[in-house]
Amino acid sequence: MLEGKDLACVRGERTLFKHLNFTLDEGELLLVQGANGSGKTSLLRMVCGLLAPEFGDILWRGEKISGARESYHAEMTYFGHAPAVKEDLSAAENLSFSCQLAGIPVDQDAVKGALGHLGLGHCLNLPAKSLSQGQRRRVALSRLLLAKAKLWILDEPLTALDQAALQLVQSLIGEHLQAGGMALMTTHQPVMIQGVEPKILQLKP
Ligand SMILES: Nc1ncnc2c1ncn2[C@@H]1O[C@H](COP(=O)(O)OP(=O)(O)OP(=O)(O)O)[C@@H](O)[C@H]1O
Repeated sequence: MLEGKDLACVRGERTLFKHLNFTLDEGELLLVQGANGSGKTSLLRMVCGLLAPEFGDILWRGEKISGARESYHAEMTYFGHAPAVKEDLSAAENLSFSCQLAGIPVDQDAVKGALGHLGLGHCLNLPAKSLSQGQRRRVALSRLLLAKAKLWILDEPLTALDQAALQLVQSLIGEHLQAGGMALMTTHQPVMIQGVEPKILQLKP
């Protein structure tokens, strides 16, 4: 359903990768692995349509993503390496705002429910600047609960999370896959999701 065909990526003077192929189907998790600087974030940005491949194509449901942007973007959500959380907005305002930006209709009960699920029920109205790094990442991750997207593209979603949040996020991914979703993800940490055998895409330095 999502397919990368013979992809090449050049940043500055360097070719980060070439002849890269992958497929991702419903219920599957694809882990993109590689050393720092090997091009994992660049690949994810490419899959989101934020960076054009030097060569090759990315296909969604058999169509090039460059030619089907609207329908593709309606079905995917991207959690970036440094999730944008606005310092002066509260946790609840941040989630409402990021949903609005992504065109996801939400009401305040859904926002409270999602933040509560991520263990932030006690700090809904605190400004993000007063939250810890891990709590800020939880705020950003809570959008996954409301996005209703088929394809999750997650750049290091496990960074800065404590043990409880690590398990929670992995179980969210597991539930998403069980419901027929798909996930493409980078992480430098071991991933353990019950009943899921991830596919691995290894980028060479
Ligand atoms: N806009 C840019 N212009 C030039 N080079 C860039 C640009 N963005 C990234 N790079 C370079 O591309 C290389 C790959 O970066 P990328 O962020 O994709 O790596 P990564 O595998 O995700 O690394 P990490 O594990 O450290 O997050 C790096 O050497 C980086 O400096």
